[in-house]
Amino acid sequence: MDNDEHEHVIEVTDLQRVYGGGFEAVRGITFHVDRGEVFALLGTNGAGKTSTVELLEGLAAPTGGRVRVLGHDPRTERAAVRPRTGVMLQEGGFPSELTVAETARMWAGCVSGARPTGEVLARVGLGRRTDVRVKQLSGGERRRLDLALALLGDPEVLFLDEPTTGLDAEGRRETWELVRALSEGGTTVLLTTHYLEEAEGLADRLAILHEGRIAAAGTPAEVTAAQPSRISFELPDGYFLGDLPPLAALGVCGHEADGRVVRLRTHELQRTATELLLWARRTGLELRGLDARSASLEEAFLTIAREASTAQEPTRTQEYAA
Ligand SMILES: Nc1ncnc2c1ncn2[C@@H]1O[C@H](COP(=O)(O)OP(=O)(O)OP(=O)(O)O)[C@@H](O)[C@H]1O
Repeated sequence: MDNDEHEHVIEVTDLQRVYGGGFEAVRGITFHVDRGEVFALLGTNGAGKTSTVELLEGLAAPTGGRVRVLGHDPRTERAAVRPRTGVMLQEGGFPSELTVAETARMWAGCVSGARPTGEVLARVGLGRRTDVRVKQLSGGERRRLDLALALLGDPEVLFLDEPTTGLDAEGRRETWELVRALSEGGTTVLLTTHYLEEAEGLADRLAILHEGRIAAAGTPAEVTAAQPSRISFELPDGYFLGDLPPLAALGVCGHEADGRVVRLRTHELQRTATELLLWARRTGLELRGLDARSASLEEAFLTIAREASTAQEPTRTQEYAA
């Protein structure tokens, strides 16, 4: 679909950020996020995620390039952008003596058209913790409070910087459901995360940053598509790797054996798995521990981070659009 048919709620063009000492944290990145999309910024530590998000939030001026949020410059036209955006920073930094309800009311006082605080606190699972002082909250509950405050103004655009750090598995799942519901309701979400399964399960599109540049971008499926799938199984006693049909004929592009466990890599998962199972049936074998799976975003991420680290020449900045 032509990009011009979408409304680009966030537009980033050749964005650069150089810190005082001359360090280039963001080195010319370009991407856009459409209305109702969940877009994830991934990256190794120090890749430039927070440096980028701060520019999108208008908290700092870019050294070069351009940012538009809802068609405005988030720094110089702050009054037009800020009431329509919700921001969840990595560290909320709220007065720890106030209760959850007092904190929410205080924050609501700064937001025009704020939602009822009780409703928003319930939405993030803090409905029963309203009288607890912030200093008594667990790390995960503080993240939920941060999220509640970001949602108070019923924002059109939500910036979430590592929203589920510190949350247990249940809390993470609940946050994902909430983000999905917001996105289905038309909220545009840009999130940074270290959890690859979070990006895989939540993001419509994502970009992997490495050393201030976009190393890969697209839908999770597009980013993982270049990586081989894996099949592993245990060879029965008395059988060896050489007893399998020629691996190249099975479409295998790489393999390793660890004792009796064999791991195959293939770009043709269905063909390789079918040929392997037909061979097992012909030979009358049961392949114990058989496991066949497509590449995960984690594998793609690790490969990209490794390749980008060893690349001699920086990749050219491009528009990455699904
Ligand atoms: N105020 C600053 N002055 C100088 N360098 C900075 C400053 N803030 C961040 N940096 C550097 O810029 C780079 C990018 O940092 P940033 O926090 O944007 O990365 P990140 O991708 O969010 O990392 P993390 O995943 O660890 O949070 C890092 O090398 C960091 O040390």
